[in-house]
Amino acid sequence: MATANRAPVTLLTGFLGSGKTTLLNRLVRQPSFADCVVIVNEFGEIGLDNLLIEHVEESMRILNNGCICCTVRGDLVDTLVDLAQRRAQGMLSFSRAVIETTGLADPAPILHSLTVDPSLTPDWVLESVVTTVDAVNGNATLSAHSQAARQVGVADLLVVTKTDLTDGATAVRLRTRLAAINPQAEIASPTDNDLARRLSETSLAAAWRPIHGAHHQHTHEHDTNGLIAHSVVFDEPVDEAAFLDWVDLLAAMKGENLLRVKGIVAVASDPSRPRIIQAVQHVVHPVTVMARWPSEDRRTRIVFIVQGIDPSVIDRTFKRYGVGSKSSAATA
Ligand SMILES: Nc1nc2c(ncn2[C@@H]2O[C@H](COP(=O)(O)OP(=O)(O)OP(=O)(O)O)[C@@H](O)[C@H]2O)c(=O)[nH]1
Repeated sequence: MATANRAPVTLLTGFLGSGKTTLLNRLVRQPSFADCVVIVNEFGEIGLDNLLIEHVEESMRILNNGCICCTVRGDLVDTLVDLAQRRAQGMLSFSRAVIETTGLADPAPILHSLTVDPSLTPDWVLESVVTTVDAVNGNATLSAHSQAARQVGVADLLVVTKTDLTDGATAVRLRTRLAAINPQAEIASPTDNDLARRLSETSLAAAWRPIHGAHHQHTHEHDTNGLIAHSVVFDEPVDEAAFLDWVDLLAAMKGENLLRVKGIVAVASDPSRPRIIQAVQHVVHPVTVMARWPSEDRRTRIVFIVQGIDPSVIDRTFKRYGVGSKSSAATA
């Protein structure tokens, strides 16, 4: 088996909205990750992450046909095989890969494929597993979602995000909990200057080995218990103020049920510059304005990942709050 030219793979995981894409955008700006290929998996009918990752399109692969650890695992293997072939034929040049999982993925089966699948091991080598943990929601999320704890458990590096939005004591409590779940992992901050270097030097796969065996009987026991991805499209631009009031209200009233909201929004007052809206449980993050639409599709597209509520409840509120009329909705 030729090992010299194997491309290192970083697996980037972390619960819904914990800051994976933000960290990825930071990483790909670092010299050691500049020529990486990025593979993104999303949960929901509408893929938005590819629009939010600042990376050259030809070095990006999107898997949005389900969750990477279950239905998409074959697609992931096929994608990696295809990338390796293109690289060998000189059609594509990259020195490493980053795989961003969905916030709900169990990373263990992906790690299993990466380390034992004979169609991958000649060309790829697992380098590190990085898990983002949101300092605001992390403690509650770890208690409520077993998947979040598994993501922490397999990490080589834990990156605690959003410490700027919480008090020091909460962050310290979270770090103590993380160290108890996974004492081998390093704990870092997304703003650490040497993060990219540490990532490419972190020693690998040691942390996840203990659960590797257990994972042969991957049961697909996803946290999909009542967890629904609901995607909504509006053809017409919306009123920005009404829209933002509505997101605030929804997060305030239904934050516990609203695990994630992510959307690209056309606003009537400035239709050529889409807004990116993001909410994670009760936290509504500041809106960002994109300089232009990232593709031909200029419709508002929003993905809600909810638990414990009927997504039609959300649909009913659009009209009531004067946001506009949706043109379609799909639930997965
Ligand atoms: N204040 C603050 N906001 C952050 C930080 N990291 C991420 N965010 C914000 O949190 C929101 C979600 O971040 P993403 O990077 O999209 O999270 P994600 O894990 O990729 O989300 P999913 O792919 O939907 O699971 C965005 O609005 C980010 O700008 C941080 O360290 N501080």
